Amino acid sequence: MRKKIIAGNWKMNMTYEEGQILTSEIVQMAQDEQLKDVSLVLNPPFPHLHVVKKLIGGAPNVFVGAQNCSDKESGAYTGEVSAPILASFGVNFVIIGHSERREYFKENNEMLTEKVKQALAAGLQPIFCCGESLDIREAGTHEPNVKFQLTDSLFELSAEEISKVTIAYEPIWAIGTGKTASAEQAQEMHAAIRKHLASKYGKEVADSISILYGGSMKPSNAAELLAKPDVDGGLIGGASLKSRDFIDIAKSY
Ligand SMILES: O=C[C@H](O)COP(=O)(O)O
Repeated sequence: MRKKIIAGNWKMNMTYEEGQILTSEIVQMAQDEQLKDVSLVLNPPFPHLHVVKKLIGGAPNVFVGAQNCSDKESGAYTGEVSAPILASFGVNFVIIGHSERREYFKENNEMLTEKVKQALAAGLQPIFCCGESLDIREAGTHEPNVKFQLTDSLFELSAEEISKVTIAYEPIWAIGTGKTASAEQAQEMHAAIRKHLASKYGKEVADSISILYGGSMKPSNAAELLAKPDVDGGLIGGASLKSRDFIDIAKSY
């Protein structure tokens, strides 16, 4: 049975107060019996991590994640935050390789391998993002493109290491655009990703890895996407900033 994960990526949003209100509301609503088997992961900007962790307290199904970590372990890297620092604050997850990091901060596959290794060594669970741009989708080369991202960044990990990674498939053309991949498009790519993982690590390992969908997921389309056999959860941007929407998505399983 794969883990069901609904992760909220707050991106560069939320003041201190807003973050506390959002977290408290989610922690409260997460007590619903219907959500006991769903892991809710809140990924706020770095300064929020400590207080979000505290507000989560002992909630068994709510976790805290960062949106990025350094590819270095420690040292003179002004402005960076390492995986061991995050782990020392009780952070559980870290998003790695989001398309916005790849595009605006020029993160490449090689650097992402190092980030994943740093995260795993520190005991964090990486949420590794992949996904194609609109021109690649229109050219029909989206599958090989996504497979290459996985091969190039992750395939030097051992089977034990990759088992601790969650994959997030996020078609760039669907992020923040209101344009969602259809449930069929998502399933097709998720199945291709799982098959690709199986080709390297075997079916048992591939079947154990959760693959999340990200890109304009909201309460109105979540049920259809999450009903697909290879869609194990969501990485939610805009809709994760409203507690009701975030929880309604998680209740769509
Ligand atoms: O990390 C989240 C994704 O970029 C999706 O963002 P969105 O739900 O605002 O489209």
